[in-house]
Amino acid sequence: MESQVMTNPEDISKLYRELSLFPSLTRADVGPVITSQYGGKYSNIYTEWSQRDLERNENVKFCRQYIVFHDDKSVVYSGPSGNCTEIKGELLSKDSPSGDMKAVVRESIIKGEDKQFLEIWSKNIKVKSINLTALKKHGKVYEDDQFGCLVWSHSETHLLYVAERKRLKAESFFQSCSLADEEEGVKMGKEEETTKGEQFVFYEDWGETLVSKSSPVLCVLDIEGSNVSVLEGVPDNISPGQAFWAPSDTGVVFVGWWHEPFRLGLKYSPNRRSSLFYVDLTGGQCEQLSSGSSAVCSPKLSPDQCRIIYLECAVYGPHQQCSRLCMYDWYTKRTSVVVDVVKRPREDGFAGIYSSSLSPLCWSADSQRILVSCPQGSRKDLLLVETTTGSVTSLTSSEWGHTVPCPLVSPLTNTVSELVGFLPLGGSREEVDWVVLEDSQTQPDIDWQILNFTPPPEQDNSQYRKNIHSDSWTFSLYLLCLSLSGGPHSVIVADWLLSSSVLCRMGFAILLVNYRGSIGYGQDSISSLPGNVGTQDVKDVQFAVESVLRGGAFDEQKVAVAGGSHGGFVACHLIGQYPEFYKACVARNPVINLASMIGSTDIPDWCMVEAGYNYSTDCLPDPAVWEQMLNKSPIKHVKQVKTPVLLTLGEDDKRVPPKQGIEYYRALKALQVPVRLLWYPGNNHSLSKVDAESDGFMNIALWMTQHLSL
Ligand SMILES: CC(=O)N[C@@H](C)C(=O)N[C@@H](C)C(=O)O
Repeated sequence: MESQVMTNPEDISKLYRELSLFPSLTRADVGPVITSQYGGKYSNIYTEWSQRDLERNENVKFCRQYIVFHDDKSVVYSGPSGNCTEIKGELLSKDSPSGDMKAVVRESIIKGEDKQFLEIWSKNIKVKSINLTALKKHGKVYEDDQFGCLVWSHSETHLLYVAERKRLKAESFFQSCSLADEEEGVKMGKEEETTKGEQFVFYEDWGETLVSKSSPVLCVLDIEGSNVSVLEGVPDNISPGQAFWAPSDTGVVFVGWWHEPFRLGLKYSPNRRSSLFYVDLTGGQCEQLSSGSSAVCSPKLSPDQCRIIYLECAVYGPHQQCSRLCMYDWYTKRTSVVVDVVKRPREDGFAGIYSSSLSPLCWSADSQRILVSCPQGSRKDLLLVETTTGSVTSLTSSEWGHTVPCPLVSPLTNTVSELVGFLPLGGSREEVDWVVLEDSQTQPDIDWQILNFTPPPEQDNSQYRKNIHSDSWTFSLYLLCLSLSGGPHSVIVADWLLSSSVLCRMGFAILLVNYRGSIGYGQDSISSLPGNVGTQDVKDVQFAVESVLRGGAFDEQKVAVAGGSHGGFVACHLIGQYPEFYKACVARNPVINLASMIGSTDIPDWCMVEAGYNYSTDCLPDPAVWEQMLNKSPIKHVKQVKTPVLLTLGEDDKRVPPKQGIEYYRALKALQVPVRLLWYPGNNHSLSKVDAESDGFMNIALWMTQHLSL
């Protein structure tokens, strides 16, 4: 078979540059309905996007707005209002419910120092700019998705946000401060409370991507008086986040994560013990609103302010699981399960809810239905849930029925195009009439399909027997490159993926495999993997690859494998367990040895659970458990490896510390297997900084062309 793959680095980088121009949507807000002076009704849609800027070596953020005229049933006219504008320095921003004002948390470097400001904009004027850093009421404002929020009170007089608890300035016992300095401080009114002997105290953090976040506090700005206060009443053993104003602004509702006896990583880990809480603003009393024996997230108040919808799953166990959609009634104080865990996909195709974040716009305007965006198998879906009956319908799949009431504009995007549609009125069986806001740009020469495989009987998992399939999708061209999902409880959905697209345009065919254990296929599929990692996942992938190769479209001598994290774990297993099969391997921050990882990762529970054990915070090292962990790890098979390996490691990875990759590197070096290690300072687990990502891609592409002898 003659190779038609692009091999020239100049051509490859040109292609990468071209495709990296596609932005991805990061936020979409729908403003209130406005009636124009001519009686027409319209809403503004605000969107934020992120785009790689290779010249500036950063991801740039920009916004684009649209205007949508409607008649309460359908879109009459829609179009962009103005051009894109780059957003700089904004950490958080939020329009007030009436749309009259906007709040912005901004970071600015002044005389070399980072300062944070809270700004209030009204019409065309910045009416307030409060220097939060100078106020010294708290540390840095949280801008992350885990804890962070910026919420207007219903009255539009107060703002709620989360920040790091204020720490006293730590000094050495031997600090000498000159009298002149002290006098100067007093004169300037700048004396700062200090504490001695605390300079080197260790502060736990919440792990990967949340490294400087330790003790969050809830903060309230009284806009009129420009006064910031830190809310009291939150229990000391709880870290609060995802907060919002309770009905009538009487207090604040938030998610509280227990941080005793110690904090564990939260990223990709919605399985941490947590509860809904309410703290009363007048008395400072704190009430627990959910059981406290589960993990909850993403509470959202209904527009009629009567109910709170949120997601719930079990504590520990697989990190991502099928969620329960729960509802708390503010007035009866009763909680109900609206959608329960789904063990196997239902006859109509519904496979359960897999999400750790509900959209801020998830409620329909009639406070009866919830929109949930989540994978169903290897497709992204938008589900509509009837809260009174728990019925679920897909808004994107034509096979499902549609029952949805009430006008609500809800943006749905597929990265390079945006859609807007109205939910039909109550009881109607009409379908949503989607209107394209911005034309999508299709990729030439890329073709894809979803393939389903049923594992052969000998690879069946007796406990979770039938109906477990591994789906995959492939771009069908000339040579086969295998790319694996991580987690292991995550999923690759049919979506825009930069690196896969460039590889396809270079001439590779990519097979992206969702092995059993991936989310989106029912809880049974997830539960089938813990205890079987290194065998079930590995065999599933090998089965999928061999099935595709049997079709005869690809050269069996030119198959490469790539994966990150647990995907890297599977990739390194494959080259150890099938030594002649793969001609090149690439692993991003791979898990190499569960036994050595448990002592250094931010998620030690993950190592235990995936090796097949229950986790508790007081479990002590046990030689039998360590032996099992080692037996299930890729390092166990390293002596068989012949495939050249490219390792890409992030120096600041807290999830799978780079020492894991180094352990493999040393073993391969000792065995004289070709290995190349790329070390990215300032990068964490995702290696997603623009220079790391682009350099990583070029090296991966060239590693493959070199070792597949193209
Ligand atoms: C829960 C978790 O983070 N597991 C890691 C070992 C992992 O595989 N992460 C995936 C999601 C990744 O691609 O980084």
